[in-house]
Amino acid sequence: MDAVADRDFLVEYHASAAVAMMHISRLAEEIVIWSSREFGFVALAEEFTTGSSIMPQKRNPDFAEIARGKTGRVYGHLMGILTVLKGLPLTYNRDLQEDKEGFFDTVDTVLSTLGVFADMLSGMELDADRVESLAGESYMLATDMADYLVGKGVPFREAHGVMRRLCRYCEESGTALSDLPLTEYHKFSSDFGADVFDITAAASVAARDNPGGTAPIAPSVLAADFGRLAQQVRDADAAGADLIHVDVMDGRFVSNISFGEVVVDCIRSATDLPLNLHLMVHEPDRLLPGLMKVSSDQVLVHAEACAHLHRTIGLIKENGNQVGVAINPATPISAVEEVLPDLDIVLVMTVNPGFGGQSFIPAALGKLRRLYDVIQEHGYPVQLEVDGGVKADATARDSVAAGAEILVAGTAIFNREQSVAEAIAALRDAANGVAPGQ
Ligand SMILES: O=C(CO)[C@H](O)[C@H](O)COP(=O)(O)O
Repeated sequence: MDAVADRDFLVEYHASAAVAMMHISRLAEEIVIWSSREFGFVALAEEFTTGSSIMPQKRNPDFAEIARGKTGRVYGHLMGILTVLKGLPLTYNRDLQEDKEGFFDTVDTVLSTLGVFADMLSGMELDADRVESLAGESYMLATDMADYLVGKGVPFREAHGVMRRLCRYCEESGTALSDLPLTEYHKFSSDFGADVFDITAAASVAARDNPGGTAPIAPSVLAADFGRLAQQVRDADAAGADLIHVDVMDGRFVSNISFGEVVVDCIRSATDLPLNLHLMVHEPDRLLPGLMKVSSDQVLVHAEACAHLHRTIGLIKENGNQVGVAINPATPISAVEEVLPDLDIVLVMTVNPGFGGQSFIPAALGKLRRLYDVIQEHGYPVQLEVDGGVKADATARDSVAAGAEILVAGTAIFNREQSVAEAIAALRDAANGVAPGQ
């Protein structure tokens, strides 16, 4: 008796539909604001706007407004079914005929709204220049500047106070934070350095890299301007890089010679970020003592370059460093399987090592995926890294989808077309929302 009178499934459907419409309505509200003349952040395709009956110049975001309005109707049906049920005895009564109309209307409303919304969003154009120009204005970057001071050892409470006084000073003198010279910053804290001007809207976005967000980005200095190496490393650090990838090449394991211990020391002193030291050298054991100066650095050797891989891994671990093994595109995953329990990282080369600026080898993705499955199956705490030809496009997305957790990129980050901060932000954006192993 109770079973035929139960309508919990309908209440749950109505509740889920109401939650979905609540989110649609909030997004609709943003679109109404963003598309207004005053904001001008987005432009809707003509077929999703209508003219005003009295003001010919106006394009109203009617579809967004109607979607917002239809939310009330879906909420109404949820209240309707709850009210029909509330006084009923524990068996079927004729009142339950009233369960249909609201349900069918909710299904039609939600499905049609979602369909229209999807089309409207795909045709919506973002005015990136306007959004970017406004993003750096006002005091948007004050919190980033407080975080910057924290990075220099200032307690947050104090950093917050410094920024509050600085912003008030700017307000009273009618100056933007970005227009203040360093001497003015020093009046508020001697911890400000010239690198405070590296704090930009793009760097702020790139710095918000949370667990569950995009994969760690490791800019490869192989593509940096070596004449300004330390500055380029600092740029990458300020732009929110997670690691600095350093390719040491010996002219033997690979035909190219990049740099050795002296240059690694210079990179080391330009940043506090961990170095992701990729040793493309034959029998690396002899070089390890000179390179492993800081135990927070990660040291990666090539499986193909070590006669006694297990021993080399042991040497790195003894020093307290995280250890990784790299494999070339033609090397099978069996080359690392026996040592997986000892590793922190496996680097899957997506180009043949030796030179930057080569094209990504798509076939490496299958190997990446197989390694990911083995690692998951055994529950090893090993991170997968990809290196070579990774760009802010399908190469980054597909790598993350196949299981990569660290993205190395050289020419995609150090190039003439973009600033380092813009390039890192674009790379994060490309891989955003893709979960490893999807
Ligand atoms: O290690 C490499 C070459 O041996 C990599 O390819 C390099 O670190 C990344 O460069 P790019 O992103 O330009 O391919």
